Amino acid sequence: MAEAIVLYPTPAIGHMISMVELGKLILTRHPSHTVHILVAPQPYNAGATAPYIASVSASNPSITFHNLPNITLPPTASPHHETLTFELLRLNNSNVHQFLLSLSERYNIKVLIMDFFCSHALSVAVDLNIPGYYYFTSAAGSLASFLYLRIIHKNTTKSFKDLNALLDIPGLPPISTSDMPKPLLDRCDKAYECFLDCSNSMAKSAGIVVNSFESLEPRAVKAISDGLCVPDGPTPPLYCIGPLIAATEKRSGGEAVPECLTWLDTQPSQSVIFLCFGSLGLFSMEQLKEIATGLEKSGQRFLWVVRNPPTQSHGLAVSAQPDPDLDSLLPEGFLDRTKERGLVVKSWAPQLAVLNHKSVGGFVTHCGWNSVLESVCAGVPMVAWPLYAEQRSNRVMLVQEMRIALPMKELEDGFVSAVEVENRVRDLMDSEEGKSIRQRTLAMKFEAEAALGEGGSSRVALAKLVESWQKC
Ligand SMILES: O=c1ccn([C@@H]2O[C@H](COP(=O)(O)OP(=O)(O)O[C@H]3O[C@H](CO)[C@@H](O)[C@H](O)[C@H]3O)[C@@H](O)[C@H]2O)c(=O)[nH]1
Repeated sequence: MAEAIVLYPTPAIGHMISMVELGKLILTRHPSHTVHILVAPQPYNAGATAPYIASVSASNPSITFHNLPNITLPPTASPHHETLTFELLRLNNSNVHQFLLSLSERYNIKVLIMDFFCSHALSVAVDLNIPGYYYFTSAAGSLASFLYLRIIHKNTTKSFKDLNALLDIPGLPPISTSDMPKPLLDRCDKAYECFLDCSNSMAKSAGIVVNSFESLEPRAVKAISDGLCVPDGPTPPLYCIGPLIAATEKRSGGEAVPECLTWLDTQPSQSVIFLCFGSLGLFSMEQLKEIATGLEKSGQRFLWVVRNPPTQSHGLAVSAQPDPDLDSLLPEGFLDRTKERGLVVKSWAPQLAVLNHKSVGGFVTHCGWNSVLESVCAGVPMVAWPLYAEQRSNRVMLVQEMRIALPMKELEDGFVSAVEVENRVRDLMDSEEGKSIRQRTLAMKFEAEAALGEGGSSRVALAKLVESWQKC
Protein backbone atom coordinates (compact mmCIF):
# COMPACT_ATOMS: atom_id res chain seq x y z
CA MET A 1 0.00 0.00 0.00
CA ALA A 2 1.21 3.53 -0.76
CA GLU A 3 2.22 5.64 2.22
CA ALA A 4 0.08 8.64 3.14
CA ILE A 5 0.80 11.73 5.19
CA VAL A 6 -2.37 13.44 6.39
CA LEU A 7 -2.19 17.17 7.11
CA TYR A 8 -4.95 18.95 9.00
CA PRO A 9 -4.59 22.74 8.76
CA THR A 10 -6.77 25.45 10.23
CA PRO A 11 -8.87 26.62 7.24
CA ALA A 12 -7.60 30.25 7.50
CA ILE A 13 -5.45 31.06 4.47
CA GLY A 14 -2.32 32.03 6.48
CA HIS A 15 -2.34 28.69 8.33
CA MET A 16 -3.26 26.66 5.28
CA ILE A 17 -0.47 27.99 3.04
CA SER A 18 2.10 27.24 5.71
CA MET A 19 0.82 23.67 6.14
CA VAL A 20 0.70 23.08 2.37
CA GLU A 21 4.31 24.26 2.15
CA LEU A 22 5.17 21.66 4.76
CA GLY A 23 3.50 19.01 2.60
CA LYS A 24 5.42 20.16 -0.46
CA LEU A 25 8.68 20.14 1.46
CA ILE A 26 8.10 16.57 2.67
CA LEU A 27 7.37 15.54 -0.91
CA THR A 28 10.56 17.11 -2.29
CA ARG A 29 12.59 14.94 0.06
CA HIS A 30 10.30 11.88 -0.07
CA PRO A 31 8.53 11.84 -3.43
CA SER A 32 7.12 8.35 -2.90
CA HIS A 33 4.70 9.66 -0.21
CA THR A 34 1.26 11.01 -0.95
CA VAL A 35 -0.02 14.02 0.96
CA HIS A 36 -3.70 14.32 1.93
CA ILE A 37 -4.94 17.66 3.22
CA LEU A 38 -8.15 17.97 5.19
CA VAL A 39 -10.08 21.14 4.47
CA ALA A 40 -12.50 22.11 7.22
CA PRO A 41 -15.16 24.75 6.50
CA GLN A 42 -14.30 28.26 7.70
CA PRO A 43 -16.23 29.53 10.73
CA TYR A 44 -15.81 33.09 9.35
CA ASN A 45 -14.13 34.55 6.29
CA ALA A 46 -10.43 34.11 6.99
CA GLY A 47 -9.31 34.57 3.38
CA ALA A 48 -10.59 32.71 0.30
CA THR A 49 -8.80 29.37 -0.02
CA ALA A 50 -10.53 27.88 -3.11
CA PRO A 51 -8.30 29.50 -5.81
CA TYR A 52 -5.21 28.59 -3.81
CA ILE A 53 -6.35 24.97 -3.37
CA ALA A 54 -7.14 24.72 -7.09
CA SER A 55 -3.70 25.97 -8.10
CA VAL A 56 -1.85 23.68 -5.65
CA SER A 57 -3.91 20.67 -6.81
CA ALA A 58 -3.18 21.45 -10.46
CA SER A 59 0.58 21.66 -9.99
CA ASN A 60 1.11 18.93 -7.35
CA PRO A 61 -0.42 15.57 -8.33
CA SER A 62 0.78 13.95 -5.08
CA ILE A 63 -1.25 16.40 -2.99
CA THR A 64 -4.99 15.78 -2.62
CA PHE A 65 -7.43 18.01 -0.76
CA HIS A 66 -10.46 16.49 1.01
CA ASN A 67 -13.33 18.72 2.10
CA LEU A 68 -14.89 18.06 5.48
CA PRO A 69 -18.66 18.66 5.70
CA ASN A 70 -20.18 21.93 6.83
CA ILE A 71 -21.10 22.20 10.47
CA THR A 72 -23.52 24.53 12.21
CA LEU A 73 -21.88 26.04 15.23
CA PRO A 74 -23.91 26.39 18.43
CA PRO A 75 -23.94 29.95 19.83
CA THR A 76 -21.02 30.89 22.09
CA ALA A 77 -20.66 33.67 24.65
CA SER A 78 -16.95 34.01 23.88
CA PRO A 79 -16.17 37.21 21.95
CA HIS A 80 -13.05 35.71 20.35
CA HIS A 81 -13.03 34.37 16.79
CA GLU A 82 -10.45 31.78 17.92
CA THR A 83 -13.21 30.07 19.95
CA LEU A 84 -15.23 29.56 16.76
CA THR A 85 -12.22 28.00 15.06
CA PHE A 86 -11.50 25.62 17.94
CA GLU A 87 -15.17 24.66 18.23
CA LEU A 88 -15.70 24.06 14.55
CA LEU A 89 -12.63 21.86 14.35
CA ARG A 90 -13.63 19.98 17.50
CA LEU A 91 -17.09 19.26 16.10
CA ASN A 92 -15.43 17.83 13.00
CA ASN A 93 -13.72 15.05 14.96
CA SER A 94 -16.15 12.33 13.91
CA ASN A 95 -15.72 13.36 10.26
CA VAL A 96 -11.95 13.24 10.62
CA HIS A 97 -12.28 9.79 12.18
CA GLN A 98 -14.46 8.64 9.30
CA PHE A 99 -12.10 10.07 6.72
CA LEU A 100 -9.02 8.43 8.22
CA LEU A 101 -10.80 5.08 8.41
CA SER A 102 -11.76 5.17 4.76
CA LEU A 103 -8.32 6.43 3.67
CA SER A 104 -6.66 3.61 5.59
CA GLU A 105 -8.41 1.10 3.30
CA ARG A 106 -6.28 2.38 0.41
CA TYR A 107 -3.19 3.80 2.10
CA ASN A 108 -0.79 3.10 4.89
CA ILE A 109 -1.29 6.29 6.94
CA LYS A 110 2.07 7.13 8.45
CA VAL A 111 1.15 10.25 10.37
CA LEU A 112 -1.48 12.89 11.11
CA ILE A 113 0.00 16.39 11.39
CA MET A 114 -2.40 18.92 12.90
CA ASP A 115 -2.44 22.66 13.26
CA PHE A 116 -2.69 23.57 16.96
CA PHE A 117 -6.30 24.76 16.45
CA CYS A 118 -7.13 21.15 15.45
CA SER A 119 -5.79 19.84 18.76
CA HIS A 120 -8.91 17.76 19.48
CA ALA A 121 -8.06 15.51 16.54
CA LEU A 122 -5.14 14.08 18.53
CA SER A 123 -7.64 11.77 20.25
CA VAL A 124 -8.76 10.49 16.83
CA ALA A 125 -5.16 9.73 15.88
CA VAL A 126 -4.63 7.93 19.19
CA ASP A 127 -7.84 5.88 18.70
CA LEU A 128 -6.71 4.80 15.26
CA ASN A 129 -3.15 4.18 16.33
CA ILE A 130 -1.76 6.81 13.98
CA PRO A 131 1.14 8.96 15.28
CA GLY A 132 -0.25 12.46 15.93
CA TYR A 133 2.08 15.44 15.47
CA TYR A 134 1.43 19.18 15.70
CA TYR A 135 2.56 21.79 13.24
CA PHE A 136 3.00 25.13 14.96
CA THR A 137 2.71 27.95 12.42
CA SER A 138 4.16 30.61 14.70
CA ALA A 139 7.45 31.25 16.53
CA ALA A 140 9.24 28.72 18.74
CA GLY A 141 8.97 31.41 21.43
CA SER A 142 5.17 31.36 21.11
CA LEU A 143 5.24 27.60 21.25
CA ALA A 144 7.23 27.82 24.49
CA SER A 145 4.54 30.03 25.99
CA PHE A 146 1.69 27.76 24.78
CA LEU A 147 3.37 24.69 26.21
CA TYR A 148 4.06 26.50 29.48
CA LEU A 149 0.47 27.76 29.78
CA ARG A 150 -0.49 24.58 31.66
CA ILE A 151 2.15 25.29 34.27
CA ILE A 152 1.20 28.97 34.66
CA HIS A 153 -2.44 27.86 34.93
CA LYS A 154 -1.61 25.51 37.80
CA ASN A 155 0.44 28.13 39.63
CA THR A 156 -2.14 30.90 39.82
CA THR A 157 -5.88 31.23 40.25
CA LYS A 158 -6.04 34.66 38.59
CA SER A 159 -6.72 35.62 34.98
CA PHE A 160 -3.87 37.31 33.09
CA LYS A 161 -6.04 40.41 32.81
CA ASP A 162 -6.05 40.74 36.61
CA LEU A 163 -2.41 39.87 37.16
CA ASN A 164 -0.49 42.86 35.77
CA ALA A 165 2.79 40.98 36.07
CA LEU A 166 5.79 39.91 34.06
CA LEU A 167 5.64 36.22 33.17
CA ASP A 168 8.78 34.17 33.46
CA ILE A 169 8.48 31.68 30.60
CA PRO A 170 11.49 29.44 29.87
CA GLY A 171 13.45 30.63 26.84
CA LEU A 172 11.68 34.00 26.55
CA PRO A 173 12.38 37.51 27.77
CA PRO A 174 9.94 38.55 30.53
CA ILE A 175 6.49 38.93 28.92
CA SER A 176 3.89 41.21 30.42
CA THR A 177 0.55 39.50 31.06
CA SER A 178 -1.03 42.19 28.90
CA ASP A 179 1.13 41.02 25.97
CA MET A 180 -0.38 37.54 26.08
CA PRO A 181 -2.88 36.78 23.28
CA LYS A 182 -6.26 38.43 23.96
CA PRO A 183 -8.23 35.15 24.09
CA LEU A 184 -5.97 34.05 26.95
CA LEU A 185 -6.55 37.07 29.16
CA ASP A 186 -9.73 35.80 30.85
CA ARG A 187 -9.48 32.28 32.24
CA CYS A 188 -13.28 32.01 32.44
CA ASP A 189 -13.60 32.49 28.67
CA LYS A 190 -14.19 29.47 26.45
CA ALA A 191 -11.23 30.52 24.28
CA TYR A 192 -8.88 30.21 27.27
CA GLU A 193 -10.22 26.73 27.97
CA CYS A 194 -9.60 25.75 24.33
CA PHE A 195 -6.01 26.99 24.41
CA LEU A 196 -5.40 25.21 27.70
CA ASP A 197 -6.74 21.95 26.22
CA CYS A 198 -4.48 22.52 23.27
CA SER A 199 -1.48 23.07 25.57
CA ASN A 200 -2.25 19.74 27.29
CA SER A 201 -2.69 17.87 23.99
CA MET A 202 0.49 19.23 22.45
CA ALA A 203 2.48 18.02 25.42
CA LYS A 204 1.15 14.49 24.76
CA SER A 205 1.78 14.41 21.00
CA ALA A 206 4.31 12.30 19.10
CA GLY A 207 6.19 15.42 18.06
CA ILE A 208 5.94 19.14 17.38
CA VAL A 209 7.04 20.68 14.11
CA VAL A 210 7.64 24.43 14.24
CA ASN A 211 8.02 26.92 11.41
CA SER A 212 11.19 28.52 12.69
CA PHE A 213 14.92 27.87 12.67
CA GLU A 214 17.32 27.36 15.51
CA SER A 215 19.60 30.35 15.00
CA LEU A 216 16.64 32.77 14.92
CA GLU A 217 15.38 31.65 18.34
CA PRO A 218 18.16 29.67 19.99
CA ARG A 219 17.03 30.28 23.57
CA ALA A 220 13.39 29.29 23.02
CA VAL A 221 14.37 26.20 21.01
CA LYS A 222 16.80 25.10 23.70
CA ALA A 223 14.30 25.71 26.52
CA ILE A 224 11.69 23.52 24.80
CA SER A 225 14.18 20.81 23.79
CA ASP A 226 15.63 20.74 27.31
CA GLY A 227 12.14 20.03 28.68
CA LEU A 228 11.80 23.32 30.60
CA CYS A 229 8.36 24.14 29.15
CA VAL A 230 6.87 20.74 30.07
CA PRO A 231 8.62 20.23 33.43
CA ASP A 232 6.12 17.63 34.67
CA GLY A 233 6.59 15.02 31.96
CA PRO A 234 8.43 14.17 28.76
CA THR A 235 8.53 16.86 26.07
CA PRO A 236 7.62 15.62 22.58
CA PRO A 237 10.52 15.83 20.12
CA LEU A 238 10.79 19.29 18.53
CA TYR A 239 11.49 19.73 14.81
CA CYS A 240 12.45 23.27 13.69
CA ILE A 241 12.10 22.95 9.95
CA GLY A 242 11.64 26.59 8.91
CA PRO A 243 11.56 29.13 7.54
CA LEU A 244 8.77 27.76 5.36
CA ILE A 245 7.25 30.49 3.24
CA ALA A 246 5.23 30.24 0.06
CA ALA A 247 7.39 30.44 -3.04
CA THR A 248 7.25 33.78 -4.91
CA GLU A 249 4.62 33.45 -7.61
CA LYS A 250 6.13 33.07 -11.04
CA ARG A 251 4.53 35.40 -13.57
CA SER A 252 3.62 34.12 -16.97
CA GLY A 253 4.76 36.35 -19.85
CA GLY A 254 1.33 37.83 -20.63
CA GLU A 255 0.28 38.60 -17.04
CA ALA A 256 0.16 42.26 -16.01
CA VAL A 257 2.72 43.21 -13.35
CA PRO A 258 0.91 44.76 -10.36
CA GLU A 259 1.13 48.53 -10.32
CA CYS A 260 2.89 48.62 -6.97
CA LEU A 261 5.81 46.57 -8.36
CA THR A 262 6.25 48.80 -11.41
CA TRP A 263 6.07 51.80 -9.07
CA LEU A 264 8.78 50.23 -6.88
CA ASP A 265 10.95 49.85 -10.01
CA THR A 266 11.09 53.66 -10.19
CA GLN A 267 12.26 54.12 -6.57
CA PRO A 268 15.85 54.18 -5.26
CA SER A 269 17.31 51.05 -3.70
CA GLN A 270 16.12 50.26 -0.12
CA SER A 271 14.35 53.61 0.12
CA VAL A 272 10.71 52.55 0.57
CA ILE A 273 8.98 51.49 3.78
CA PHE A 274 6.16 48.98 3.23
CA LEU A 275 3.13 48.95 5.54
CA CYS A 276 0.88 45.88 5.46
CA PHE A 277 -1.08 44.17 8.22
CA GLY A 278 -1.75 40.54 7.38
CA SER A 279 -4.86 38.85 6.14
CA LEU A 280 -7.16 40.22 8.85
CA GLY A 281 -5.78 43.52 10.16
CA LEU A 282 -8.01 46.60 10.00
CA PHE A 283 -7.78 50.13 11.43
CA SER A 284 -10.39 52.70 12.40
CA MET A 285 -10.72 55.73 10.15
CA GLU A 286 -9.16 57.89 12.88
CA GLN A 287 -6.13 55.58 13.03
CA LEU A 288 -5.77 55.55 9.23
CA LYS A 289 -5.67 59.34 9.19
CA GLU A 290 -3.05 59.33 11.94
CA ILE A 291 -0.85 56.86 10.02
CA ALA A 292 -1.16 59.06 6.94
CA THR A 293 -0.11 62.16 8.89
CA GLY A 294 2.84 60.30 10.41
CA LEU A 295 3.99 59.00 7.02
CA GLU A 296 3.69 62.42 5.46
CA LYS A 297 5.69 64.09 8.25
CA SER A 298 8.37 61.37 8.20
CA GLY A 299 9.40 62.46 4.69
CA GLN A 300 10.08 58.79 3.85
CA ARG A 301 9.02 56.96 0.72
CA PHE A 302 6.24 54.48 1.46
CA LEU A 303 4.01 51.77 0.02
CA TRP A 304 0.92 51.31 2.18
CA VAL A 305 -1.87 48.73 1.95
CA VAL A 306 -5.11 50.34 3.14
CA ARG A 307 -8.36 48.56 3.91
CA ASN A 308 -11.77 49.73 4.99
CA PRO A 309 -12.22 50.23 8.74
CA PRO A 310 -13.94 47.37 10.59
CA THR A 311 -17.69 47.25 10.71
CA GLN A 312 -17.67 44.92 13.72
CA SER A 313 -16.11 45.29 17.14
CA HIS A 314 -13.40 42.65 16.54
CA GLY A 315 -11.26 44.95 14.41
CA LEU A 316 -10.70 42.04 12.03
CA ALA A 317 -11.64 41.48 8.41
CA VAL A 318 -14.04 38.66 9.34
CA SER A 319 -16.14 39.10 6.23
CA ALA A 320 -15.18 39.99 2.67
CA GLN A 321 -14.43 43.71 2.53
CA PRO A 322 -15.12 45.97 -0.44
CA ASP A 323 -12.18 48.09 -1.64
CA PRO A 324 -11.79 51.33 0.34
CA ASP A 325 -12.63 54.79 -0.96
CA LEU A 326 -9.23 56.37 -0.28
CA ASP A 327 -10.34 59.98 -0.74
CA SER A 328 -12.88 59.71 2.05
CA LEU A 329 -10.64 57.71 4.41
CA LEU A 330 -7.36 59.60 4.20
CA PRO A 331 -6.68 63.24 5.14
CA GLU A 332 -7.71 65.75 2.48
CA GLY A 333 -4.98 66.25 -0.12
CA PHE A 334 -2.74 63.50 1.35
CA LEU A 335 -2.60 61.40 -1.81
CA ASP A 336 -1.79 64.42 -3.91
CA ARG A 337 0.86 65.83 -1.58
CA THR A 338 2.68 62.50 -1.28
CA LYS A 339 2.27 61.24 -4.84
CA GLU A 340 5.97 61.72 -5.66
CA ARG A 341 7.15 59.47 -2.89
CA GLY A 342 4.26 57.31 -1.77
CA LEU A 343 1.78 54.79 -3.12
CA VAL A 344 -1.37 53.54 -1.42
CA VAL A 345 -2.63 50.13 -2.51
CA LYS A 346 -6.22 49.11 -1.88
CA SER A 347 -6.88 46.03 0.28
CA TRP A 348 -4.14 43.61 -0.78
CA ALA A 349 -0.58 43.71 -2.18
CA PRO A 350 1.68 40.87 -3.37
CA GLN A 351 3.62 41.07 -0.11
CA LEU A 352 6.31 38.51 -0.84
CA ALA A 353 7.23 40.12 -4.16
CA VAL A 354 7.16 43.56 -2.53
CA LEU A 355 9.45 42.54 0.32
CA ASN A 356 11.87 41.03 -2.16
CA HIS A 357 11.95 44.14 -4.33
CA LYS A 358 15.30 45.95 -4.13
CA SER A 359 13.63 49.31 -3.45
CA VAL A 360 12.04 48.13 -0.19
CA GLY A 361 14.10 48.96 2.88
CA GLY A 362 11.69 48.52 5.79
CA PHE A 363 8.42 46.87 6.78
CA VAL A 364 5.77 47.99 9.26
CA THR A 365 4.10 44.70 10.13
CA HIS A 366 1.36 43.36 12.41
CA CYS A 367 3.88 40.66 13.43
CA GLY A 368 1.97 37.70 11.95
CA TRP A 369 4.58 34.97 11.86
CA ASN A 370 4.42 34.38 8.09
CA SER A 371 5.04 38.09 7.53
CA VAL A 372 7.96 38.01 9.94
CA LEU A 373 9.57 35.05 8.18
CA GLU A 374 8.99 36.60 4.77
CA SER A 375 10.70 39.77 5.97
CA VAL A 376 13.62 37.86 7.46
CA CYS A 377 14.09 35.85 4.25
CA ALA A 378 14.10 39.10 2.27
CA GLY A 379 16.54 40.70 4.75
CA VAL A 380 14.10 43.58 5.45
CA PRO A 381 14.09 45.07 9.00
CA MET A 382 10.75 45.70 10.69
CA VAL A 383 8.70 48.02 12.83
CA ALA A 384 6.50 45.79 14.99
CA TRP A 385 2.88 46.92 15.30
CA PRO A 386 0.89 43.98 16.69
CA LEU A 387 -2.88 43.88 16.27
CA TYR A 388 -4.33 40.53 17.37
CA ALA A 389 -3.60 36.82 18.09
CA GLU A 390 -0.07 36.16 19.45
CA GLN A 391 1.35 39.26 17.77
CA ARG A 392 2.05 41.26 20.95
CA SER A 393 4.34 38.57 22.32
CA ASN A 394 5.92 38.29 18.85
CA ARG A 395 6.78 41.98 19.16
CA VAL A 396 8.57 41.38 22.46
CA MET A 397 10.62 38.59 20.88
CA LEU A 398 11.35 40.50 17.66
CA VAL A 399 12.51 43.57 19.56
CA GLN A 400 14.19 42.20 22.67
CA GLU A 401 15.33 38.73 21.74
CA MET A 402 15.95 38.60 17.97
CA ARG A 403 16.66 42.37 17.68
CA ILE A 404 15.32 42.59 14.13
CA ALA A 405 12.52 45.12 14.75
CA LEU A 406 11.76 48.43 16.41
CA PRO A 407 8.60 48.55 18.52
CA MET A 408 5.65 50.74 17.53
CA LYS A 409 4.40 52.03 20.88
CA GLU A 410 0.67 52.45 21.32
CA LEU A 411 -1.25 54.46 23.91
CA GLU A 412 -3.17 52.62 26.63
CA ASP A 413 -6.27 52.32 24.44
CA GLY A 414 -4.22 50.84 21.58
CA PHE A 415 -4.16 54.03 19.50
CA VAL A 416 -0.86 54.94 17.81
CA SER A 417 -0.14 58.64 17.35
CA ALA A 418 1.07 60.25 14.13
CA VAL A 419 4.24 61.34 15.95
CA GLU A 420 4.99 57.73 16.92
CA VAL A 421 4.49 56.57 13.31
CA GLU A 422 6.69 59.41 12.04
CA ASN A 423 9.51 58.73 14.53
CA ARG A 424 9.52 54.97 14.25
CA VAL A 425 9.47 54.97 10.45
CA ARG A 426 12.29 57.50 10.37
CA ASP A 427 14.27 55.58 13.02
CA LEU A 428 14.08 52.38 11.00
CA MET A 429 15.01 53.95 7.69
CA ASP A 430 17.46 56.57 8.82
CA SER A 431 19.19 56.11 12.20
CA GLU A 432 22.11 54.22 13.73
CA GLU A 433 19.64 52.01 15.59
CA GLY A 434 17.83 51.26 12.33
CA LYS A 435 21.16 50.43 10.73
CA SER A 436 22.07 47.88 13.38
CA ILE A 437 18.62 46.26 13.07
CA ARG A 438 19.09 46.12 9.30
CA GLN A 439 22.47 44.40 9.69
CA ARG A 440 21.08 41.92 12.16
CA THR A 441 18.12 41.11 9.87
CA LEU A 442 20.49 40.58 6.97
CA ALA A 443 22.55 38.23 9.13
CA MET A 444 19.34 36.29 9.90
CA LYS A 445 18.54 36.07 6.20
CA PHE A 446 21.88 34.31 5.65
CA GLU A 447 21.26 32.13 8.73
CA ALA A 448 17.89 31.13 7.26
CA GLU A 449 19.53 30.13 3.98
CA ALA A 450 22.14 28.12 5.88
CA ALA A 451 19.46 26.36 7.97
CA LEU A 452 17.65 25.23 4.82
CA GLY A 453 20.81 24.33 2.90
CA GLU A 454 22.68 21.03 2.76
CA GLY A 455 23.56 19.97 6.34
CA GLY A 456 21.65 22.96 7.79
CA SER A 457 19.69 22.62 11.04
CA SER A 458 16.23 22.75 9.41
CA ARG A 459 17.20 20.28 6.67
CA VAL A 460 18.49 17.86 9.31
CA ALA A 461 15.35 18.35 11.44
CA LEU A 462 13.11 17.49 8.47
CA ALA A 463 15.06 14.30 7.81
CA LYS A 464 14.71 13.35 11.50
CA LEU A 465 11.00 14.10 11.40
CA VAL A 466 10.33 11.79 8.48
CA GLU A 467 12.60 9.15 10.01
CA SER A 468 10.58 9.35 13.25
CA TRP A 469 7.36 8.14 11.65
CA GLN A 470 9.10 5.64 9.39
CA LYS A 471 10.04 3.81 12.58
CA CYS A 472 6.41 3.65 13.78
O1 LIG B 1 -1.92 42.47 1.47
C1 LIG B 1 -1.50 41.37 1.83
C2 LIG B 1 -1.65 40.87 3.14
C3 LIG B 1 -1.12 39.64 3.45
N1 LIG B 1 -0.45 38.92 2.52
C4 LIG B 1 0.11 37.59 2.86
O2 LIG B 1 -0.72 36.96 3.81
C5 LIG B 1 0.04 36.24 4.74
C6 LIG B 1 -0.31 36.75 6.13
O3 LIG B 1 0.21 35.86 7.08
P1 LIG B 1 0.62 36.33 8.55
O4 LIG B 1 1.61 37.42 8.48
O5 LIG B 1 1.07 35.13 9.31
O6 LIG B 1 -0.66 36.99 9.14
P2 LIG B 1 -2.13 36.38 9.47
O7 LIG B 1 -2.79 35.98 8.25
O8 LIG B 1 -2.77 37.40 10.32
O9 LIG B 1 -1.75 35.07 10.32
C7 LIG B 1 -2.32 34.37 11.40
O10 LIG B 1 -1.49 33.20 11.51
C8 LIG B 1 -0.13 33.46 11.83
C9 LIG B 1 0.60 32.13 11.83
O11 LIG B 1 0.09 31.29 12.81
C10 LIG B 1 -0.02 34.17 13.15
O12 LIG B 1 1.33 34.45 13.48
C11 LIG B 1 -0.83 35.45 13.09
O13 LIG B 1 -0.76 36.15 14.31
C12 LIG B 1 -2.27 35.11 12.74
O14 LIG B 1 -3.06 36.27 12.68
C13 LIG B 1 1.50 36.47 4.40
O15 LIG B 1 1.98 35.36 3.67
C14 LIG B 1 1.47 37.70 3.51
O16 LIG B 1 2.50 37.71 2.54
C15 LIG B 1 -0.29 39.40 1.24
O17 LIG B 1 0.32 38.75 0.38
N2 LIG B 1 -0.82 40.60 0.94
